[in-house]
Amino acid sequence: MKLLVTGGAGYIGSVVATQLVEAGHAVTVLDDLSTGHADAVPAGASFVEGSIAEPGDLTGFHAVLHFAARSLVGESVAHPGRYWANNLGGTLALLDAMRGSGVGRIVFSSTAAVYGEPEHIPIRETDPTRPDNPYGASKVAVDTALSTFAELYGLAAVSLRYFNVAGAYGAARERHHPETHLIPNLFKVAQGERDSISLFGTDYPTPDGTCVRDYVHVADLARAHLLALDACIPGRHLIYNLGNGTGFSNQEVIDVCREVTGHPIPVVTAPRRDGDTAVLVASSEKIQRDLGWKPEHTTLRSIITDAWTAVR
Ligand SMILES: NC(=O)c1ccc[n+]([C@@H]2O[C@H](COP(=O)([O-])OP(=O)(O)OC[C@H]3O[C@@H](n4cnc5c(N)ncnc54)[C@H](O)[C@@H]3O)[C@@H](O)[C@H]2O)c1
Ligand SMILES: O=c1ccn([C@@H]2O[C@H](COP(=O)(O)OP(=O)(O)O[C@H]3O[C@H](CO)[C@H](O)[C@H](O)[C@H]3O)[C@@H](O)[C@H]2O)c(=O)[nH]1
Repeated sequence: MKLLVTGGAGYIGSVVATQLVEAGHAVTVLDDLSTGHADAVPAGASFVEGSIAEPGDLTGFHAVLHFAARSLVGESVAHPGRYWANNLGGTLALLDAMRGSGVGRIVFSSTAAVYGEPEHIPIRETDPTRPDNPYGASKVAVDTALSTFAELYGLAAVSLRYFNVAGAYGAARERHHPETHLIPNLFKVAQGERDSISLFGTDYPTPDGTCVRDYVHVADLARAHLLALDACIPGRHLIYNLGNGTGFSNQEVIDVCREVTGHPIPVVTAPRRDGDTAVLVASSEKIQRDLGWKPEHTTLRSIITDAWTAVR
């Protein structure tokens, strides 16, 4: 297929673009390089530097895989307008261009942040969406728009709600500036770029007092996009959670990073970070049942080892 990958110069988009090229698809990456890197676009894909807000004529593409977004929770609270303009406004421009060019299929990067504080664990797709920050709200708004476009215009849409994405695929790795995620920040200490890591909150109602997250390996996550592409049904908007189904505490992540890197990684206990939820763990039963997806890298050690190998 001829595929457009928005945000394909970013962490997750570049891994999916790589797998799509490997599967024999003709891939074009559209990215404005606001947080991405031109050298992350895989060899074998074409690159167009530009914004989803002005996607141009998309005639000839069979489908769009849409990763382009701003995705920092803290920034979204400080500058909500950026999130509405880029994540919602940009996506609406992209959907209009798709419609005008006869492109009827989209796979969209949604997030666990759409759920807000969960009522129960594991979180299912049928649970209420009550985002507690503008980033999550912008993703809920896009999910709503996709449902409407499916119903009114026959769009075939799949939203994948990622939990905590980690790991690397070959050399394709996480490179955010600033970096807010836990694992890459732990590596910065191990590489001597920082003296210590701040551990945000040790008084959560969890077994060791630190937050619990569901880490999914980026290679497994990427594979789900290829399955989703084939599962698209005109007139339907399908929604799937993507996680391992197992929670690991921040303290466990720190311990495994110490083992894998061989560095003591000093920790400084810090207050809770605004907007953090104690426990986020996905039920991925639906995508396992409907699309036959199954994560292969389920241990924290394998996820962290792959990420560490790629940054060294
Ligand atoms: N990393 C995670 O754990 C995680 C979790 C849940 C959801 N997501 C979602 O997955 C997607 C990819 O996340 P990531 O971690 O790879 O982020 P990233 O910042 O590495 O990648 C996003 C890419 O989109 C590009 N971009 C942003 N706005 C654009 C625009 N208007 N036009 C064109 N390109 C634009 C950026 O330059 C960047 O290359 C995002 O939609 C994010 O919300 C990520
Ligand atoms: O230096 C750090 C960085 C993070 N943490 C903690 O580590 C845990 C994980 O934090 P990350 O920033 O790595 O990931 P989040 O769970 O906050 O974010 C993920 O889940 C969000 C939904 O809540 C969004 O979907 C987001 O894109 C996705 O990366 C949190 O308890 C956080 O407080 C620290 O203690 N110190």
